[in-house]
Amino acid sequence: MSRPYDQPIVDIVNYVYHHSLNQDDEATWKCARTALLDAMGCAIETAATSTECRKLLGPVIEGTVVPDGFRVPGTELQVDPVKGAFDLGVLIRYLDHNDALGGAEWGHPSDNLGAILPVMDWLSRESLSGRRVHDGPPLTMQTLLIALVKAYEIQGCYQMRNAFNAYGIDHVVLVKLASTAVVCWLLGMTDEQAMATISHVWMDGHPNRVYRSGANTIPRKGWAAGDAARRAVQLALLVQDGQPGAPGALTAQPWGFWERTFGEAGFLLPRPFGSWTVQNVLFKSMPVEGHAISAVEAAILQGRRFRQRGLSDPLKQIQRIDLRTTAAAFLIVNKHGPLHNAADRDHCIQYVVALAFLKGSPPEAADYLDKSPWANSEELAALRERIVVQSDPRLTEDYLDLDKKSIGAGMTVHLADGSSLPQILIEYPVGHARNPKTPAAVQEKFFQNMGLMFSATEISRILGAVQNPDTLISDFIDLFVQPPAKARF
Ligand SMILES: C[C@H](C(=O)O)[C@@](O)(CC(=O)O)C(=O)O
Repeated sequence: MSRPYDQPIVDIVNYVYHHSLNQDDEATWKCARTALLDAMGCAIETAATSTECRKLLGPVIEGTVVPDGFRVPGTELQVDPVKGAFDLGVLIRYLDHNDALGGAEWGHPSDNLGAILPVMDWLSRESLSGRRVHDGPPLTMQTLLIALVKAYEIQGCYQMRNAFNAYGIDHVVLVKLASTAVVCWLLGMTDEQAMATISHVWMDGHPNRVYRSGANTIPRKGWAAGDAARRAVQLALLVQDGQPGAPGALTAQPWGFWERTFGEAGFLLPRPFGSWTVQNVLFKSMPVEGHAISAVEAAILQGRRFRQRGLSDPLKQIQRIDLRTTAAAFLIVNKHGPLHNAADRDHCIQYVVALAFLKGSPPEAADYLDKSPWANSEELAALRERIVVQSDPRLTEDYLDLDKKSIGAGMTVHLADGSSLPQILIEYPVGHARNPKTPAAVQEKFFQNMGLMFSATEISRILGAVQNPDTLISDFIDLFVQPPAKARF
């Protein structure tokens, strides 16, 4: 190596290439298998229910045949690994139902599977057909779980203290970073090549998060992670084919990434890379923006209390709803004015709270669609206007505290007769690692999602494959292949 790469680049490569995860740490592997199954369930849910998303899938030129290509779960499609990363990333992420993690930055660690699985599946098929001699790690379930834990960890550690959003950069930059690192390893690239590829990540243009916020929230927020996964695979393949990297991509003056963003101090990491993130993700029990889930739980409970009091007309009987929440929720999903599309609705805390209060149960993906009765309900629109959202310093502190990592919201309903339904505070919603109801809820979600396309026997085959460390990834992916499903909506 002629010039040394910037230290954060070296650290990531050392972790991915030379840090051994403890094979006996069953807690980590159990979480990794759960995360994998949850993400695959989300992909199947999207494939089975979202006609809007299915339009984004498949080869650029219809009918293209890719020998040994990645077989896109929940479909009959077979595509190259770059488009495959986009397609799987989109399927996992589109309905905002996949796992999430908050910090100074936030995001969805399972987005990385969008890159990991297509690359492993394609490599596995190419090796089997003899088209390629693979000299990376074995293309098995065990390797997949290692790649998953490491990608989660890179993304998670970076998220904790580095607010990319403060520079307008979308959090999928971390999907690009983490996916790139593990994909290089999976491809059997050298350390030096992996560093070169990561330097390309920092030199890359990064999407501006405007598509997730305010009146500009559009479906791109559902494909941005797929785009990042795609780019990770593409950059790795470019470097594998001989492209060099730029060792000072972060620190160079005046054009390095830090000079334009975080400054000389660079990135802050809360702890050395290990296997913390995979054990601390928030599994989404409902397709709701992560920071709004506690508020939805509180709304369901308050709605129940409201009805138990014999009240039935929210517009006549509710004067105001006060909602305290984290600064992140306030920044991301506090929204007034017209809502233009499904993405816009699932990123509006007032919409999901009013919906849950009126409906008495959690939002479902169909409740966000333009044609949903809720999207057109005057009652919901009027109740939404009565919800006053405030950023709460203590909830924000606890959200950023790595020993607490709560994701809280408190809701008080002020009634027209001057009385109130006292605050309900939810700090650890179902899906949070600390909530005892989480394992059962994640399991139920998986069976529900998979049941949209697969029989009980097929589902138990998938569960068996995940338990076996030697399962070949192409055999695993074959278990998810389906002809086009009849779209539900
Ligand atoms: C991480 C978030 C989520 O839980 O859904 C987020 O809403 C964050 C954001 O918009 O920045 C997301 O859509 O990725």
